[in-house]
Amino acid sequence: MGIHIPYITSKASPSNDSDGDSVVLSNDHESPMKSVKLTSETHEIQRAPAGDEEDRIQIKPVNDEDDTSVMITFNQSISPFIIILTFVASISGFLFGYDTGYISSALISIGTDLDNKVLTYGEKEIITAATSLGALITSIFAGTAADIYGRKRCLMGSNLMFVIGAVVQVSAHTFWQMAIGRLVMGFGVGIGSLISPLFISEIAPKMIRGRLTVINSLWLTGGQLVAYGCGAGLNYVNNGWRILVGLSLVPTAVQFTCLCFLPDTPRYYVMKGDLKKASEVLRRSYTDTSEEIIDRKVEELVKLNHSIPGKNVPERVWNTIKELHTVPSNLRALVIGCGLQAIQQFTGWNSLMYFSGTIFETVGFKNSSAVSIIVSGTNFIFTLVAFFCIDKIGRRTILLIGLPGMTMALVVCAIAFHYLGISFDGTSAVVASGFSSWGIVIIIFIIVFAAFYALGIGTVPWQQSELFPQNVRGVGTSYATATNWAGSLVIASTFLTMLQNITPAGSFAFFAGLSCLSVVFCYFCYPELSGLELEEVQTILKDGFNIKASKALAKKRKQQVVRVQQLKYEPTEEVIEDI
Ligand SMILES: O[C@H]1[C@H](O)[C@@H](O)[C@H](O)[C@@H](O)[C@H]1O
Repeated sequence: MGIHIPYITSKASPSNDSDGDSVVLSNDHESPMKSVKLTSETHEIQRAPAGDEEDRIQIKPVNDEDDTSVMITFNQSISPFIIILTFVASISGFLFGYDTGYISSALISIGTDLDNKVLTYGEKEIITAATSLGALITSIFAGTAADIYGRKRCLMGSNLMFVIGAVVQVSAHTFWQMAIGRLVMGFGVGIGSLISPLFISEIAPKMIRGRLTVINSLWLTGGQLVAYGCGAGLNYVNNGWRILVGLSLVPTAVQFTCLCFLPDTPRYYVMKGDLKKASEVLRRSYTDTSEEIIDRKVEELVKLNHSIPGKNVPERVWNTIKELHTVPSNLRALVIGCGLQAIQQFTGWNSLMYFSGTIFETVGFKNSSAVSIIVSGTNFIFTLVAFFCIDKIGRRTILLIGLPGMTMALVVCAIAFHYLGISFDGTSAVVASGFSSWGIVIIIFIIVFAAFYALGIGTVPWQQSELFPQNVRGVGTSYATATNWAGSLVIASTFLTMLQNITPAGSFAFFAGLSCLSVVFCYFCYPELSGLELEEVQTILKDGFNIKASKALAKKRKQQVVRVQQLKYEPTEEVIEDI
């Protein structure tokens, strides 16, 4: 059985030229282990010898953490153990979706159950926003906590928050108790939203890491769909919203129980110096792999662990923050990571997630929760489409299809709301013309909006970890996740007020404007990263956003993957390609 590791060289500055890149693929046909030795000798980008190749950077066939994982995964399918770990970690994605999703119908069915009066728009906003606020707070610290206490323990801690939050809400008879319960639940959501993709990315074989991360998004949007479905079913049940909240305890309990029997990630064990445990997890994950390769992987993780400077945790965190802001490629990664998360929130999707029940009621639909199911169902289905497209078509392309589509749908909604004519009297909305065909136009284009959203900006920002090199990944993704929750908080706490003050037409026009600006941001700042090694991402971001070069490189990498697959079982001397 031959395992072939391609040695790839490419231009130092990808912006220099997009067609002249020469790429060298060589397959070691004597011994796969020889390849391992060669790759592990250096982890860094190296200058090639002077002369013709002066301006080349040798990019190792692997990224900063995975040279052996290329070996390990090359000829191997995903193991059941990795599937179980991914499944259990993504329950956090489900809880994220369920807990942010049920509030839309709960707000309708809560009626006068809290303080014996109908909730005002302001109170509805506080109840909704409390979860985003809680999530914002914990997402800031979750990256660091995961390094100190472990990913698994953080996830278990989030389970505890989910339980406390749910119990406080289920027993709530006052507005404030409900808001506090939502806040505590938010603590759990914030931790889970960061740790789950991080956990998956650390245990996933490199070759399918992107897709496994989208699985978390699938669970997330699936969780929202289930919440809407249950919400619709419990709409007319007395205290139905309490059952809706209580149901969230089921997945929490499942995740907690499973985590009791599962290990943490190999990277975490290496950080804690427990190399035996790290090898054990790797061995269970890569069942066909030799002891020697497992040892190399552990060795490599140890090296990476030492690459974070600092004698103690606070010093290491501080140095990481410094490095995140002072290294130009890291700073660009931060701009992209936070920028995409901000766009995801400020283009208004969650105003629909949180308040679609209220919006559809406003335009005259009786069973508004049922309509909301169609919207979140569209979100789920198009996340599935993104799952298949994200590597094939590319992240940048799906973003540049999704965002203009969203802009168009938002403009149509703004026009339709304008002609529908809505006024507000403090706790409810009055439609001037009664239910009309404009109401149908609004529903249709909200569904179109959902489809374009899920295809691109709903999914791509959660690929954030690929933007950052390993030593700043935790803090970088914490910043990006916190941006997500800050945006979610702003939307949740202002949307209904916005509807009242600048009208629904104005609110949708505002989102359309932001969506249009986002197209410009992505067009100029978001390079194509599909199929690129993490080292290459750093190279791309080194002296600019290098869009043109990134597209050329991504295309080339795709062709190489096909080529290497063709060569898999036919050892060759050396393949030199000029694409
Ligand atoms: O990616 C997710 C997804 O798009 C959800 O539908 C949305 O509610 C979240 O805020 C977002 O982060």
